[in-house]
Amino acid sequence: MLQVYLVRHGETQWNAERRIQGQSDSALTEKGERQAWQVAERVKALGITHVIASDLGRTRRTAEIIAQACGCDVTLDARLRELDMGVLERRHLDTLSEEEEGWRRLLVNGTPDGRIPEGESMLEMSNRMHAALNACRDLPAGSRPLLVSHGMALGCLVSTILGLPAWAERRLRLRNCSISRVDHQESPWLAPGWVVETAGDISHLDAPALDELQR
Ligand SMILES: O=C(O)[C@H](O)COP(=O)(O)O
Repeated sequence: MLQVYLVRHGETQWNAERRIQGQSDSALTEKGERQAWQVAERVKALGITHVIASDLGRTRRTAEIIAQACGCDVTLDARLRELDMGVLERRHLDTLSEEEEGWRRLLVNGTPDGRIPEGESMLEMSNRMHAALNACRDLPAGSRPLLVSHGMALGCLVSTILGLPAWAERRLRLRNCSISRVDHQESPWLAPGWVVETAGDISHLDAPALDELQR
């Protein structure tokens, strides 16, 4: 059975400052680096064969730390990027106008095809995340990949595997350096295909971790 580990990158400067990143980028904080090492310690004995990461800096750095512990190279896949937040990228959460905050809520309040102007919809992001996950099925038999991606992207992927529409209200919190696992299996007791084994595990972290809402 194919098991795929899903890790959100470590805390970044802009996570800590409550600035929207989307497909823009900021460096890991010292805490974020430590979180990545704690993930590496947790997964290094799991037989990870591939570390595949969003090509943004924060995920690449997190993946490098994990891959070094697992004895793997890092493969980049732009399909694993965070949601494109359009005109609100780089903006501080506390400076948004009512209208701008309304755009952001469209992404998390169940609005089909909701998007920030010049940004991506949750369905568009979900389609590319599922394509990246399904590409793991083409890896050699016995592979055990670990994907490094982002809060909205992984939350949407796991929620859609559970059967929710990509634009469903947001009910899954994936904190920095949380570990989730999804399995592709055929069992008489579970739906065929992908199932969620773990979601948002942070028991390997030694300090509270943020999520992008930081609330
Ligand atoms: O801040 C954002 O744009 C996201 O909602 C969180 O993104 P991240 O998981 O890449 O920090």
